Formats: sequence, structure tokens, C-alpha cells
Amino acid sequence: MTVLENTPDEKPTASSAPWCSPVTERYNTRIVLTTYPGQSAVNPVPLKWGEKDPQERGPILVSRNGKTLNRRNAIGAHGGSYAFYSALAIAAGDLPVNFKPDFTNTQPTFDFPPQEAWGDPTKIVSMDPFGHDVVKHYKKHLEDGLDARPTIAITRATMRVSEVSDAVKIGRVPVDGEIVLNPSGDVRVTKVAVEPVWYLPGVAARFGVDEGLLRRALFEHTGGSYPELVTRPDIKVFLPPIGGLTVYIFGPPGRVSDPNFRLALRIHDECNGSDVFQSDICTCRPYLTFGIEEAIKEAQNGGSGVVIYFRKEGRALGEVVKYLVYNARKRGGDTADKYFQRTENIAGVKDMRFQALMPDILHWLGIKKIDRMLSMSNMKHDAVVEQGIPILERIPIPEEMIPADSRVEIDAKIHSGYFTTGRKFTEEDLKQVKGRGWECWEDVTH
Ligand SMILES: Nc1nc2c(ncn2[C@@H]2O[C@H](COP(=O)(O)OP(=O)(O)OP(=O)(O)O)[C@@H](O)[C@H]2O)c(=O)[nH]1
Ligand SMILES: [Zn+2]
Repeated sequence: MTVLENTPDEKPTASSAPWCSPVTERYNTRIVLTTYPGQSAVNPVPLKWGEKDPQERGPILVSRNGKTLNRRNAIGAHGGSYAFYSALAIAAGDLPVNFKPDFTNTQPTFDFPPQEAWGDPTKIVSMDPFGHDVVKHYKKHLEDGLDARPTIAITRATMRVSEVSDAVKIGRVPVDGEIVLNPSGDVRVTKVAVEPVWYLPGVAARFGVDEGLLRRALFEHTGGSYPELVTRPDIKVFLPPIGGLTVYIFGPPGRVSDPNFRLALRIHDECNGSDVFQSDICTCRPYLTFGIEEAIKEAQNGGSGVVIYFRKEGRALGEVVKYLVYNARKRGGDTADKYFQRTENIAGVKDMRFQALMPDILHWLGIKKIDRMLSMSNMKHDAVVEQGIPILERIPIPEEMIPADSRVEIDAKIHSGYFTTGRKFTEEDLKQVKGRGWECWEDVTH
């Protein structure tokens, strides 16, 4: 191991950095900077990605706590981006370094039937197919003191979305007592939260790139945070510090994997400004609530409805870049012909969502075909179809749901290849599609 001497008996000297002594109180072992295969202390628990028997596959162990450090078979940390809050909590003294969670009563509220894809190393490469049943499958490892943790949680809830409540009030969505519970529009839902777990050879294959190149890029562009990406080619699994996804299932969850039931599906990427705060610059929330409504109706008609919400804010460019783009658009004349160019000028690309990994969750759920896909995105469509899941019908957002200032976005998307049943646009048409200017703001901001 590459270690940095920092033993508890080490006396801080005048030249010690001021943070040295609290470090020795909280971490009383040497710092392991990185490890190499074949070192005497390195003894990973076998992990065979793609084995359909969870015992054969083995648990995913990523923690550096206690005895798990030497038995790790994965790089990164649990919790996606929230791992950094755990680190803060430990540094602040709120969380013990070797805290062991108590998983009593945390088991899934629904047992998803195992799917063939769970044992296929090419079909699922960005989540752990056994991540919801870690306590059941890896009890022995937990009892041995190894820090295995769930990366999927399955629960149920009642939700209320104002647009759906409005649809119930005007009778567009009936109250059935099972899915829509009452005239206020309370809706029953099963939810699945998933944290990312990447099988690096599989992720590299999805993008058609070399695994070594992928590892190098991940190492370099995370500030050199994960040296084992380079020093431990024997470890194939990485838990990246990024957001995951949530699945919302309307109707009995057992129907989702049964091709005899019709399926309506909305795959949605996060847009906090619209999804939560209802900005009118894009179609995100309207399409999301339309998707929820259609999913509910499909379930009420005896089928199944699924909405999958990915944490890929601003096309995975983040909200800061997105707002910079908004400014550039509004100051430079907001026309549809320049829409994507503005993003490319600032981010270098127009989109970083890489839908190639998105279909994993569909395989995990056992979805074999999609009857009604509530999306116009050609990228989502192509990624799903390339994974062997046919889409029988594509449903664009209804015209009347498109907010005032989002015409620029939707027309630019249609021009760039998004699905439409309406009219297509020429470059000349796009120049005429203008967003709202900022002139009207002058009075209130000055
Ligand atoms: N960078 C950037 N991102 C944007 C902008 N407008 C919307 N977004 C993001 O684009 C994404 C839109 O995702 P979705 O609502 O799933 O829509 P889509 O993939 O474009 O296609 P549909 O499925 O047809 O709705 C979200 O992540 C938004 O935050 C913009 O001007 N710049
Ligand atoms: Zn949006």
C-alpha cells in the first residue's frame, strides 16, 4: 500500500500543519493513499459482475472502514455525491468513523422478480442488480463485520401533484380508490431509489472506448481523487460521486416486467428550475406532470405506468452552466436557431447526459417493450431501442402544455431531431422563434 506515516504516537511538531492533531484523534491509523494488486494486505472479496446467483456474484464492498479496507472490491464511496456530506459529518465529529448502520425493517416493500438481465454483464453496467437486497443476500458478510450497504431502496408512498389534482377535479383522471385515492388527487405509488454503481468494463463497452482510457479520464477529471482507478485494474467496480435516479411506479409493480400489460413510460432528467419552481423557460415540469398523468391513466386502465427521474440537472451540465446559457440567450437575442450553439459555446457540448447508461434501469425492472413512450427525445429513444427494448408509440407533449417562453427550446429540439407529430422547421423558421426578452425587467431591477 502507498501509505503516509501518521501514527497516533507521532508528536506534532512546530512545522506540523494545524489540522494534524485532530486528524490523529479521529483517524488513529496510517493513511492508505492507494493500493496495488498483490500486496499482502490486499485481499478483495471475490466479485463476479454478471453472475445471476447473488452469492456467486458476491457483495460490493467499497468502504474503507475497519476490516473492510483490505477486503474492498470496489472504488469510490456509497451515497453518490452525498458521500461528501458523510465526510463533513465525520470531520465535524457528528458521525463516528466506523459507524455501523442498523438495517432492521429497511427491506423492500415489494419483491421485484429477478430478471435475466440481473445476470447479464452487458445489460446492467451502471447499477447493482442486487443493491436492494444486500441485507438478505450478504447477511454473513455483515455479521463478519464487513461494511456492505444497499445501493437501492424500495418504498411506497402517497403523493399529490397539483396538475394531477386539477385533472381529477375536472374529471380527466377518475378517482378509482386504488391508484387515485380521493377527489383531492392523492395517488399511491411505489418508489425505487437507485445509486450509481459502475462496472467499468461494461461502461467502457457501452461507449465503445477502452477501459484504461475511461479509468484515466475518471481519475484526471475528479482532481485525482481515486488513484485506485489507475493502480487497481483488478478492481472493476466504481461508485461515482454523482446523482442517481428514482423510479415511480403506478399500479401493481408486478405488472411492470410482464409484457402482457401495457406500459406507459416517462424518462425525465432533472430540471430543478422548472420541475420544482415552475420556471416557464422550458417544457420540463409540464412534460413530467403529463407523464405522471398518463402513467396513472395507463395503470387505471389495467396496465402499468412508470416515471423515472434522473439526477442530470441541465443536461448533466449543472445549473450554473444552465443559467450562464440562459443569460447568453437572453442577452444575445433568444432565437431557436442559436439555442444549442449557446450551450456549446459555454460547455463545449450541447448535452452530457449520455443516455447510453439510462436503459439499465429498464432492464432491471424487466421492461421488454414500451407501449407508450412519453418523450420526444431522439437520444432517449435510440438508447432504449439499441438496448433491444422496442418503443411502440411516441407521445409528444401536447401543444397546449408548452409554456410561453419555452417555444425556443422545443422548436430547436424538434429541428435537431426530436420526435414530432407536428410541423418541422427550416433554419429560416427557427430565426423567427424568439423567447421573451429582458426589457420588461428594467423597471423592477433598477
Ligand atoms: N444546459 C441546458 N440544459 C437545459 C436547458 N433547458 C433545459 N435543460 C435541461 O435539459 C434536460 C431536459 O430533460 P427532459 O425534460 O428529460 O427532456 P429531453 O431529454 O430534452 O426530452 P423529452 O423527453 O422529449 O422531454 C434537463 O436536464 C434540463 O435541466 C438549457 O437551456 N441549457
Ligand atoms: Zn427545464
